Amino acid sequence: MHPCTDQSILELHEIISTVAHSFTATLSTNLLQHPPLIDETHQCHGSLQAPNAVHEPEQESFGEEKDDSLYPSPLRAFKELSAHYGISAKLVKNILNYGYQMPTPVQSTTLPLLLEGPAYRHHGKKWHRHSPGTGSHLITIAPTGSGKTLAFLIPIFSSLYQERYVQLKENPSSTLKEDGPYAVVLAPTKELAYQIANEGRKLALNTGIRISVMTKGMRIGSTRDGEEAESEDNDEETGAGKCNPNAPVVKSHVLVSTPMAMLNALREEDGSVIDLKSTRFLVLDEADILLDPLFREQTIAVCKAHTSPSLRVSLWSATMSSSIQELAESLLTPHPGPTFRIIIGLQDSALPTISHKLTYCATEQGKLLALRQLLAPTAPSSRSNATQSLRPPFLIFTQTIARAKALHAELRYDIPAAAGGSSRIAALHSELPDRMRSRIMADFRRGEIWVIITTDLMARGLDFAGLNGVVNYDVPNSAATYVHRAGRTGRAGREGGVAVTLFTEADVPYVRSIANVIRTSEKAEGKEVLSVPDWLMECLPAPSKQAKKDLKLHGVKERRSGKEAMISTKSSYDRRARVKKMEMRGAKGRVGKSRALEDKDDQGEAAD
Ligand SMILES: Nc1ncnc2c1ncn2[C@@H]1O[C@H](COP(=O)(O)OP(=O)(O)OP(=O)(O)O)[C@@H](O)[C@H]1O
Repeated sequence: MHPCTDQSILELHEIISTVAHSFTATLSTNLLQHPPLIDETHQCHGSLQAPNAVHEPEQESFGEEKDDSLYPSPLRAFKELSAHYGISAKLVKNILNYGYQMPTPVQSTTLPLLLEGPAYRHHGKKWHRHSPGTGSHLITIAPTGSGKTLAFLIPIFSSLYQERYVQLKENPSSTLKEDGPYAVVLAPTKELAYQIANEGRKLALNTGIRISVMTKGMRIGSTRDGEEAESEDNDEETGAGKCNPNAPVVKSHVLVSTPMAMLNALREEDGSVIDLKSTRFLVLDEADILLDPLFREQTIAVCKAHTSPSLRVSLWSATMSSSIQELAESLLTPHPGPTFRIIIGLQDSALPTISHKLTYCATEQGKLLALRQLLAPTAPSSRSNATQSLRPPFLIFTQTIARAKALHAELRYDIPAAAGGSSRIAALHSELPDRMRSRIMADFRRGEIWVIITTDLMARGLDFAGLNGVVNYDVPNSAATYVHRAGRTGRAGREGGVAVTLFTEADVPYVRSIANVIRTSEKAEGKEVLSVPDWLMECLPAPSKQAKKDLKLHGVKERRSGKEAMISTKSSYDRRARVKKMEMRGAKGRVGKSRALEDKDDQGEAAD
């Protein structure tokens, strides 16, 4: 990594203190309720630097008189967007319609850079004035729920809107160029892609800008002729269809996609990947997972397909290891323009504003008992700090799909019929058909489903405003995964969220790194009583490098597959009898489609 210069550190502190000051001076009602978000800024240990520049502070001289600061001033209020950056009143109105008057720290810091660009850039040992708006690339690491989505969407919409304005001035009957997308946003899951597109639609209101989610079978722009794809207005509706040359062409200005869907759309029949010359903005949301081996090949292929010299790339996440940052920088090398790295708050740390609980359960059976206690509506609420029930809605994370299904089968009837029974609890994983995934997400957002049992599919980016808690039924496979899973609660500085991690004897070697991220963030927050006490830290062994790697790749060994990886309090005799009964009911045609799917889960369980 490139060293942080005194200059950049000074500048950063200046920015941070100005931002913090403006926050305390004129807090919006929304942020007033969430002071921790501000504290994170106060305690920002960060760097704002151009990693591509060779910093030699003593020898530096300025190409011009330096009468300005190195970086643009932070944004203090969304209203400034119009006056300082020429953002259209329509767009500012749409932003204000969200109900936020004040930008969050990540928005405050990154928006000026993305909208205006750095005031100066380093070139050949000299600082040169940078023409405003010239492309800079960004690597941003900021806590979960800190408003990164709006931070990357606003510059895209502003630039698009300005381009449209210029075009309309030249030719009043012209429409925006539709020879391919103007912006592409990559996200690791369909659920997150829909969420981003929905946020974008709120910004796009009355602007004529179109934003779509890339789904199976869609093709891009006018690279080939074809029927235009329907623009999607639905929340989490998914299209399904095979990719073929006659498939509908999506002509939206902003495309949101998983790397695989994008790559499929860019692939010609002969296997080659078409160039996207139209794209000016490429955003990698949850960039560290997109560059993880799981998605790396597809993500890099999509990045390489973007060949415009004016392309501006930005990468965003709450966690990013130094090796991923290096990979990100190498990905940016072919694109002209400086790269900035912005870190808000403590890097890779869990939210200190939520309550973190590590609960030792000894065995798998113990975990099930502990979970049932959390679910029990009669137990005292976790909010009163006594043990132990968790107020819905909440998420339960398991290590594998098979375990999510099995846990669902186990808990399905635990919610009393009077409270809605089995309809209140669902399993969501990638084996479900798209439509069912969308339906579960929509029902959860509407409050009809209270508990979702899921895998790490839902660990990243998803924003449920009222989520009260997260249960790690199975320990996460890395500290970063813990940060993201726990970060589904306590969004936008909201307090009262709970993250419970149940662990058994088999998990003991893996709990220390989770305990560390919790303690570090709480210490930085100045908490006197830490969620993980010293005595527990002393009991937790430090895992070897190999054990950590193994855990990250495959999860805890005992839960990967096979009989011992299953979750149940029922004997196999009971389970088989139950499956038989279900089958008989199915034969009588009394079970609907969703019940049939549940039965399939049971069969899987019985087969194991
Ligand atoms: N300026 C603001 N003031 C108050 N709330 C905001 C502001 N900007 C965004 N939010 C809200 O904060 C919540 C979290 O935002 P967002 O989903 O963008 O977080 P994120 O940083 O991308 O989190 P993650 O790392 O988990 O993906 C959302 O509900 C969003 O509407």
